Amino acid sequence: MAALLGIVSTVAFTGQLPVNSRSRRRMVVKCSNSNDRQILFNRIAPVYDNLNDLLSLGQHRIWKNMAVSWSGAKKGDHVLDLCCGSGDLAFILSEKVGSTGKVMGLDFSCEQLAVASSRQNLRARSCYKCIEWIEGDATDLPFDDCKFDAITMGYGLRNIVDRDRGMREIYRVLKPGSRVSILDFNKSNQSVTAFMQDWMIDNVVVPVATVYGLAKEYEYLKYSINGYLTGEELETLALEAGFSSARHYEISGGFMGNLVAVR
Ligand SMILES: C/C(=C\Cc1cc(O)c2ccccc2c1O)CCC[C@H](C)CCC[C@H](C)CCCC(C)C
Ligand SMILES: C[S@@+](CC[C@H](N)C(=O)[O-])C[C@H]1O[C@@H](n2cnc3c(N)ncnc32)[C@H](O)[C@@H]1O
Repeated sequence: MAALLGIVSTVAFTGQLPVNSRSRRRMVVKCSNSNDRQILFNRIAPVYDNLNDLLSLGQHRIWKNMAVSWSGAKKGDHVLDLCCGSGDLAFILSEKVGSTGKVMGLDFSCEQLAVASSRQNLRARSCYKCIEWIEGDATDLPFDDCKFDAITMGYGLRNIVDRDRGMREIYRVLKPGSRVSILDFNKSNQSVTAFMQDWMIDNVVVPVATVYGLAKEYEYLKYSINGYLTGEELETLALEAGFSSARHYEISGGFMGNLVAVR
């Protein structure tokens, strides 16, 4: 269905059938440093939410709700959404903790935070007022030790250059016994799943992004997934950062995965 959608939308927009992006000579944006990634996420901020809805057929909202549930966030908690982007998980967290709780959304993309703040202003429920947006770096958090009752990170860890440091910062600011829930693409050990994920990105995601002039930004997606950690490696990363337990759950047929670690 997603592939058909991409083909139809590509033909509709470009008049051409999608081709494997490997067949066209194109410089792949590797975004090897944080500044490149800041620029990338600032650039895609205006269309990020709409493309996520279109390209995942709205499924990403289900995955994000699962990630927040796995965090254990509850009424009255003080929680953090790291790499919050346009705020999807922060809004879900605020519904969990309610107006007596507190949500902080941190990101280093000012454009993503601007979208998050605009979305917050359009929402009337009192729980959304408890969200504070902070421009900062996930590898150098401006928070005291043992501050948060739960932390979420949706599609962020894969984009952090120094992941070890990022995981250690999460450990530092979490209260003992509390959880972090980290949602991202799954770097599958199953060759069929990995092939299908690559195929979808090459033949649906990038062609649709091309319509918006963002081909290189979305080609980075495939590069970043290929350079990500497997579920087992993510569990090891968490344990080496000091977490007492860590489990990685594959979801959506192995396309996505969620790491849950307890301090
Ligand atoms: C919410 C999602 C991705 C967020 C995201 C993360 C990144 O690191 C990016 C980097 C560069 C550009 C964009 C992003 C980005 O949007 C996941 C859903 C949106 C995806 C773009 C769609 C991926 C499609 C899957 C490969 C197949 C989905 C199958 C589904 C069962 C329909
Ligand atoms: C794919 S978006 C995810 C946004 C949101 N969590 C979601 O699930 O839709 C990744 C976000 O991570 C942010 N990011 C990447 N590296 C970061 C870092 N070192 N510190 C803070 N934010 C970072 C980017 O600016 C971007 O907004």
